[in-house]
Amino acid sequence: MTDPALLQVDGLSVDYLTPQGSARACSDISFTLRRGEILGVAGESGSGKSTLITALTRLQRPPAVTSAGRIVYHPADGEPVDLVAQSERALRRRRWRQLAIVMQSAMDCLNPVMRLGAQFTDVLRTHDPSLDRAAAWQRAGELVRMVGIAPDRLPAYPHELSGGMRQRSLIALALACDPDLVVMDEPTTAVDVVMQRQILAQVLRLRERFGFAVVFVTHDLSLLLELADRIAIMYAGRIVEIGSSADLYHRPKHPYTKGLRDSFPPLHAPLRELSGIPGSPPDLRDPLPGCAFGPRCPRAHAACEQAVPPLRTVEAQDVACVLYDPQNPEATAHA
Ligand SMILES: Nc1ncnc2c1ncn2[C@@H]1O[C@H](COP(=O)(O)OP(=O)(O)OP(=O)(O)O)[C@@H](O)[C@H]1O
Repeated sequence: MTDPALLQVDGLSVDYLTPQGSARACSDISFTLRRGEILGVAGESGSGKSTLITALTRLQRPPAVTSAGRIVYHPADGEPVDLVAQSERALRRRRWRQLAIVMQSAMDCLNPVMRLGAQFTDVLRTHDPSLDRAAAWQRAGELVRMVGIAPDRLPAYPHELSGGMRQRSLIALALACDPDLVVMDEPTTAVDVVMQRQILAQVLRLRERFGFAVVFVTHDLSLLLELADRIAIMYAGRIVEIGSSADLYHRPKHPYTKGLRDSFPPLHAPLRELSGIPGSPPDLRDPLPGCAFGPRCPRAHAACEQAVPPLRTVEAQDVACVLYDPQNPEATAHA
């Protein structure tokens, strides 16, 4: 049976309004995240991944504005709510408790002048005022132990911990109030590759235990392929393909997904030549009338310049490419 929907994102657009013009960094994004699902978001730098992640938790700040769409959150114990329509006060009550965030740099998120344990007890007691100090400290110990940190490190200040420990503390902090959703923006860029895998393996184990869903951004497609249930590929602010990790790796449909996959070393097969994607992404302030990938696409033809292709379901994934438009004479079933 398919798990129930946790988040339904429908037609979400986010613009950066700057004196130099407006740039649509997320454009008409729609997808459903299921309870307990791990969704990875991949794409080149500037494709809108971080903008999407911050918009999902409604943490974006000016000059970013959500200009269209809905983010319908289905709490386990209540009516669905559209997060876009919620007040900042209502959102604040949901953060940590229902929606938690792990950002790129743990140092930016942890308070440098507060002991680690106090940061946990603060979050725990804000959301459960009945918890006394000793019980909150005890719970903080359990949380850090879950991510492989000895509770006797709780009195330490963030600068007294290693980068990996800080990052793992942040993950434990995100899980402190047993949230439904954890969004992670490059949660492991600050640590080495071995530590990256350890941290993410830990997240997976904790997901098995607590059942939270994860939306997770990284540049590292191979990491996503290993960890995510499904992957959304973004290009110039749009999702161009979304499907299971296995389908995206073995049967990518969009020429951009193929290019991205071939830019990374294979997971388990012998090394092959990496091809990369020639050219660079477009300027989001001046979008093309047709497919944004057209100018770099090896399969581009006249139909690509006419309109932005919508996401269509093709076999097991959704893909936005005219090669899968049955009305297009150039379309091939298996492009
Ligand atoms: N503060 C800002 N002001 C104006 N435009 C911005 C701002 N932040 C981002 N943008 C625009 O939004 C686009 C998407 O940025 P975003 O950071 O979401 O991409 P990303 O895919 O997360 O990139 P990266 O992988 O480099 O973090 C950028 O190309 C840029 O044009």
